[in-house]
Amino acid sequence: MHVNGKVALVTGGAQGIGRAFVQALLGKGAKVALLDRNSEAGQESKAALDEQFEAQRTVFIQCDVTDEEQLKGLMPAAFQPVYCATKHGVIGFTRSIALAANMDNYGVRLNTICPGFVNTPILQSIDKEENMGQYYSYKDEIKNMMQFYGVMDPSTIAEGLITIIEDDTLNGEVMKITASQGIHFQQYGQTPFPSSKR
Ligand SMILES: NC(=O)C1=CN([C@@H]2O[C@H](COP(=O)(O)OP(=O)(O)OC[C@H]3O[C@@H](n4cnc5c(N)ncnc54)[C@H](O)[C@@H]3O)[C@@H](O)[C@H]2O)C=CC1
Ligand SMILES: CCCCCC(=O)/C=C/C=C\C/C=C\C/C=C\CCCC(=O)O
Repeated sequence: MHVNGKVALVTGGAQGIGRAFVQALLGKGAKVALLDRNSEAGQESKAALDEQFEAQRTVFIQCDVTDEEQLKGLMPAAFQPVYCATKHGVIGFTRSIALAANMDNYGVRLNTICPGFVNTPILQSIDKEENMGQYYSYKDEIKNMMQFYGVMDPSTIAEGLITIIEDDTLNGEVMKITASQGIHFQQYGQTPFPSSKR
């Protein structure tokens, strides 16, 4: 399905990978609603995007997407989304993939993207104990891994997202994106539903 003229909703769209998704979707002609709890980053992103794309093609909505109450009635009618680019954390990986089989009957596809390290603001959190918690002691190992495996540009992950959106046959897929192998699909032998494409 082509993105041009459609409306997409991107959670965590103010910065990092989400921000790259927004940029790619706008580049393909979509309108985009950015949802993010960080008001300052969201407003900055919207302002920067408005210099590149028509201002009416984006809307920034400040909210915590894990809070159902905050989501109710948020979306202006002109921005009821067709695509939703998000992370699977809220409902969980296994359930997300299992749900894809059922949702296909309603014209909804559900795929997941698993990237290696990506150059976004989150990487700055490695040096902050308050962000890393129990994993703080592994910070040097994580840095070594980043050096070993490489760190990708967010636009590479956005390319994967566009592939998933534009190829209607992809459903229930696990797209891995690594610096060494680029965009590729993880094969699982025992998924409980038939995959339409590998
Ligand atoms: N950067 C990396 O190397 C990788 C990141 N990931 C995952 O991808 C996702 C995005 O990562 P990055 O762009 O790097 O992170 P980031 O921290 O740079 O950006 C995340 C954005 O999501 C927003 N956000 C977080 N929780 C929210 C909530 N409950 N409601 C609304 N907005 C919320 C933040 O305000 C921020 O603008 C994260 O789940 C991360 O764990 C996965 C693989 C690698
Ligand atoms: C802990 C700070 C970094 C936080 C990044 C994040 O939020 C989530 C990252 C999740 C996955 C990336 C981590 C590890 C990737 C490890 C290896 C990639 C393998 C690449 C390859 O070429 O095989």
